[in-house]
Amino acid sequence: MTHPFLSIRNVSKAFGSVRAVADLSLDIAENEFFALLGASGSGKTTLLRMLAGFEDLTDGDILLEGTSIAGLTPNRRPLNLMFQSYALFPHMTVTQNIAYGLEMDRLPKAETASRVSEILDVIQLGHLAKRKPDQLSGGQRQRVALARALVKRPKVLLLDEPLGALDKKLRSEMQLELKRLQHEFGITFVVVTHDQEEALVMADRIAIMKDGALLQVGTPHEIYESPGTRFAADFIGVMNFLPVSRRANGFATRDGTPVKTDGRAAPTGTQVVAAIRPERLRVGGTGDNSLTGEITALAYHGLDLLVHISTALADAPVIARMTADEADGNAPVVGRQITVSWSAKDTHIFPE
Ligand SMILES: Nc1ncnc2c1ncn2[C@@H]1O[C@H](COP(=O)(O)OP(=O)(O)OP(=O)(O)O)[C@@H](O)[C@H]1O
Repeated sequence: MTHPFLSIRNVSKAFGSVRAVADLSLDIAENEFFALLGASGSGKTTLLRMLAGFEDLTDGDILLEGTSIAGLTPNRRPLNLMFQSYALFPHMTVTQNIAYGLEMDRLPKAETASRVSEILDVIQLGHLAKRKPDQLSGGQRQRVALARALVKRPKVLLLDEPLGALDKKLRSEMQLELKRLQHEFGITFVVVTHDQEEALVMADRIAIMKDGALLQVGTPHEIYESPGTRFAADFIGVMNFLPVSRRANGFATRDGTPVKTDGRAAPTGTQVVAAIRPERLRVGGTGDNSLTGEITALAYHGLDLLVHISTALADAPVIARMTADEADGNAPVVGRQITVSWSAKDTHIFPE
């Protein structure tokens, strides 16, 4: 019988009366880049710490390749946790920092030296091997911390907000770097992040956590294109919500215009919302659904332009995303009227 690689089974964690993780089950495959995504307090770090062995389980079990690891101390687990703060030793050089864990494991000196030099190559920091952490940039320190975790060749690397301390540009570079390293080493990564964009870029699969439970698990594409709940739809990317009411044969906006939807089973209730991504709105009224409103703001993002449209159909502005070409062709101006349309298949219905 084949076992899931890493299996989290009905795991709960209570801190007094707070249920940080509540009866959570999840299987993670070997070599998977898995992201735990959720708002602050949703239980991500607690779950990661239970995987690493820094937190006991109140209930449930964790199995690696079919064997329970729940009773093992952190250093006996073939999982390695990389802390948010990196926790490099300030008085040690890059080489010494990376070698430290192997020396603690009493690996032969020659093996330690060859493993350290190999990993310095991979993270491209060989030229800085003799520097101390305070002589490195934030991104370089981050690489050293990664190297220190990877050099021990854990079966699973657990990363808690690994890029949290980096600025935006470095962050997006390191997202790709992390993916490269994961691929190169063939190690399973479980990454905690509250940054949905980061999870979409890096992960093979994402689990959205809320109140200690899993709301949805899927590939970035599945989660973005087919969010299972209004919360997930709102949490990942930008989403427009139009209040709609149920009619005998479909749905209608506040002004009574019929709304054509993707046809998936709609929630019960007379008042629901239609959700549409900004990039699915096109200028002009030729789609299955359309709306007209006044442009209230333009937010330029380089690659695209977000056009805020005030309409009687929703309390919040509807946001349409234009590519540079569309923006050039349409020259949107604040204060002008605009009509946008979208297709039925891009219209998801959620409970209000
Ligand atoms: N040691 C602790 N004692 C008591 N309550 C705790 C402890 N650790 C976490 N909690 C509580 O458990 C819940 C989940 O916390 P956790 O740190 O796992 O969330 P998180 O999703 O990682 O949040 P963040 O993104 O802010 O780190 C929160 O309500 C938190 O206050």
